[in-house]
Amino acid sequence: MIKTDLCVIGGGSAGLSVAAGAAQMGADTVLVESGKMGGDCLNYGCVPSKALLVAGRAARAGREAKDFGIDYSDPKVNFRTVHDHVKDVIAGIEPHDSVERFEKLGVQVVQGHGSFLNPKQLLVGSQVIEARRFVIATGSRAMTPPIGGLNSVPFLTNESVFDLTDLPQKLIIVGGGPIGCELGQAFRNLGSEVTIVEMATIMPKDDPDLVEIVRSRLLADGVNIREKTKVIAARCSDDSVVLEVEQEGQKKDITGSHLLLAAGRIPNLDQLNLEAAGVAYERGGIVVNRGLKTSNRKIYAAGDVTGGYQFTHMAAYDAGIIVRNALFRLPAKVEHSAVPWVTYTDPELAQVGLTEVELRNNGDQHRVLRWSFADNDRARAERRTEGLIKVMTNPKGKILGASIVGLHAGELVLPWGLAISKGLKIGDMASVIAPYPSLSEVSKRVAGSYFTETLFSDRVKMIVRFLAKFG
Ligand SMILES: Cc1cc2nc3c(=O)[nH]c(=O)nc-3n(C[C@H](O)[C@H](O)[C@H](O)COP(=O)(O)OP(=O)(O)OC[C@H]3O[C@@H](n4cnc5c(N)ncnc54)[C@H](O)[C@@H]3O)c2cc1C
Ligand SMILES: NC(=O)c1ccc[n+]([C@@H]2O[C@H](COP(=O)([O-])OP(=O)(O)OC[C@H]3O[C@@H](n4cnc5c(N)ncnc54)[C@H](O)[C@@H]3O)[C@@H](O)[C@H]2O)c1
Repeated sequence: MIKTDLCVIGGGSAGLSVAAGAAQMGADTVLVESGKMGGDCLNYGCVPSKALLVAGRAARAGREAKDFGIDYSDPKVNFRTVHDHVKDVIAGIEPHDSVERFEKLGVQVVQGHGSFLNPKQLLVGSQVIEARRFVIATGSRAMTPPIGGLNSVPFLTNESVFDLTDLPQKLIIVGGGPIGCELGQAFRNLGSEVTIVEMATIMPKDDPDLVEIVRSRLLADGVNIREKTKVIAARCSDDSVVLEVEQEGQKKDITGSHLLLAAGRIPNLDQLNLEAAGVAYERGGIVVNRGLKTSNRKIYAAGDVTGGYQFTHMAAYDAGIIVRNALFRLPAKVEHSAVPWVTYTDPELAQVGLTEVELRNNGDQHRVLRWSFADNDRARAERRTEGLIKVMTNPKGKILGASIVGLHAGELVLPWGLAISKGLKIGDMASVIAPYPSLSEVSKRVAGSYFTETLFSDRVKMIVRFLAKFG
């Protein structure tokens, strides 16, 4: 039997952050991981998907260079090398999440699947771990949508798609969320024929005006997007996968060489035996309070398994809250007013705080400021004028949310998160000196637009003329 202060179940973004923090602060810590250290983000998520997107962008940059007067002719894609590049990027980060590193930090790593015996004990293989506190950080996996015939059809998920060594010729993606759009664009840029089938509209959690700009780009890239399309059934035909879909009452077949499921996530709760631990859960995940405590107050849950914001940075944020609560008994609580997320399509789409739609639906009084990338000199020099920043304030100018689509939108969103979390007003952003010519100027200019009407009003003109009379 292993006895410990803290036992963390799951070595992904959330679990590793808790374990590293706790061990370095002196807590006796055990980490249980059934698969690969690093979890989804490193092995099957953020890292490989971004590496693939970069490869896709390189292929496209070659094709687009002629706009700048440079002819690289037609770039050739060697997909085996693209695969190796993706795996190499993972391998470069792997040591940071490795058993060796965690053991050096003082964490005892136990490899195997954890299952609760009772509220204080976890069984891993034949080993029993007794802990004063547990953290469940077992993550999520791709949901298999209820589509007739799907079980008899070979399909890819985020766990297998990065193992492909040959470029899929005709890729059908079910789901137009961030995974579907990012991977759809990456494969398209690398030369696949791509069809995204989405039952609602693509990227439904984001501002529709901004999504429209991403949609236009995907369509221009040649991605087939079928929105408001229901998948009725799936079947195999020769070497192909056939999806029977229904769009606006019309049935039709979509044929592809490969099928990728990106239709949302389900929490990894299997065989955890949560009932024995007294931990309540729902379909979406483990139920937690704002201190990330479960219904068993000595057991916390963090990251994707709680079904909240399913992002690596939020898993790490959860970890910080748990370390403060579990180690220092501080009443730390999650605060979600300035949660950022970025979809790394090209152009990127970034969000922090409230969207315009949320404010409208809440009935909150607000102002929306807009600035187009077409009015930014750097965007012009880059020939990347498709882009828009929208900033939402309350009637007194307090910043409530920012939505940005455009080149490097993901890098532009950070100051807006800071502004929201610190309760800053739009004047604070307007008075910042932004370097010229930078894309950051869109932030300053959109903030400045809040004052345009008052600043250039007849009343101000009158005052200026009046003061001029005094010499
Ligand atoms: C394709 C894709 C792209 C993504 N891109 C981004 C991105 O760009 N930015 C971003 O912020 N987020 C991104 N995400 C989301 C991000 O990967 C997740 O939010 C993050 O990995 C969640 O971390 P986690 O620790 O909660 O879970 P995970 O990383 O899934 O880790 C959970 C770990 O628990 C282990 N485990 C499960 N059950 C048990 C058990 N019973 N016993 C022991 N171990 C167990 C699993 O093996 C796994 O290693 C992406 C996800 C996908 C799928
Ligand atoms: N850049 C990033 O930060 C990033 C990238 C990828 C994933 N992620 C995280 O991973 C999570 C999961 O991503 P995701 O794209 O799988 O999920 P998602 O839940 O965000 O999107 C899934 C999409 O699939 C659609 N869908 C569901 N069932 C369908 C069906 N039967 N037919 C057609 N469409 C269907 C939904 O309407 C939805 O638009 C994200 O919510 C996000 O938290 C983040």
